Amino acid sequence: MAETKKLLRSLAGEIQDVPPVWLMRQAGRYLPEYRATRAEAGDFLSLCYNSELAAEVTLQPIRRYGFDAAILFADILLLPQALGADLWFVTGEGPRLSTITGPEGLSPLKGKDDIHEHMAPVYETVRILSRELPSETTLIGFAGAPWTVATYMIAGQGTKDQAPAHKMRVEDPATFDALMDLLTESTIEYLSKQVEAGAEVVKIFDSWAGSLKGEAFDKYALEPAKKIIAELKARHPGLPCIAFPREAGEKYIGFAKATGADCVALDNSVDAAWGAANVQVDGCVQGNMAPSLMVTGGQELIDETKRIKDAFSKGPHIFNLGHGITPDADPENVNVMLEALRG
Ligand SMILES: Cc1c2[nH]c(c1CCC(=O)O)Cc1[nH]c(c(CCC(=O)O)c1C)Cc1[nH]c(c(CCC(=O)O)c1C)Cc1[nH]c(c(C)c1CCC(=O)O)C2
Repeated sequence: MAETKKLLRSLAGEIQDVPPVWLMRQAGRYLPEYRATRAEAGDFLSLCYNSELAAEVTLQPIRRYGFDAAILFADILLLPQALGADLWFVTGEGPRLSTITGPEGLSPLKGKDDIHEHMAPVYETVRILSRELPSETTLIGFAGAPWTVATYMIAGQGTKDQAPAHKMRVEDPATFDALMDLLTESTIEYLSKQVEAGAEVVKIFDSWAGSLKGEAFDKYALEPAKKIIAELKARHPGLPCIAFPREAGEKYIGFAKATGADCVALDNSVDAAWGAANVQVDGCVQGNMAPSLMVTGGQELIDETKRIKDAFSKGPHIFNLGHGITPDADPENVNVMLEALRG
């Protein structure tokens, strides 16, 4: 069947004069209505597990801007929590988790099939959204990639250079590989349930892929993505998958072909013209404007929107930022971008 939704058409390889558009973190603190709903929920995690309110914040940017896609409101760190890790957020600092330092850290964790009761509110959010989204809007489900999630579980928090995870993969590969396998398998189960609940596309966020080099990148970023995508497509034929190996640099080349992804999301450390020549040759790409332009705005925002649209105009493209929109972004700048893009 020919796709009718604009985002699905690009994912199927269609070149469109005006590309579909959505923004990573489009439901977030830059929007006053998000801040109000988050206050109602109490805190960020309570919002993630409150299906009605999580669906509400997912819908807010769709109402305000008419984006072509909505992304489920949740977090990549809900999976470790479903597996039995402690998780909390420290205001102004970020996430904290119980820390895995050796083999004994794995024993309290649950199995891949034991996550669904914990994740039930997330699946319910997906079901509400698939009922309530406008018929032209595509619903994207997501999960963190095993490597990125593992970096948080091993360090117990975000790190600049992911050193604790690198240390474990080098010094204790048995423990590290067991954790990676558990995360790969449970990510398949988690995403599969999102699809059953109504997600039409899935995206895998590997925010720290760029710190893996050479063979380590292939083993811990490329291989898990390939495995997850192959299994999801076996269970859900035709399911479009977006991979985001952030800051992969040269390793973006060939990533879609090697993993089976229908689209690769590019961060803004690579130039759009380079991405068109090296990555878009294999299919759809998403990206890749700098998030800071949503803070600074002005003529530069208009020029950059048009330059990126133009650079990717010869192939399938989904317009987005190279990373999430930040809390200090001006909501009016999103309208400026949309006007420059859609004309
Ligand atoms: C590393 C990572 C996390 N979460 C995520 C990643 C990978 C992508 C990336 O690099 O941004 C992914 C994520 N986080 C969130 C989503 C929902 C979908 C979307 O809007 O794109 C997605 C896809 C919501 C969120 N996740 C978070 C927020 C901000 C929460 C708030 O304070 O309201 C949102 C909207 C919190 C979060 N969650 C995490 C961090 C490091 C933080 C930042 C802490 C902070 O900003 O105070 C873990």
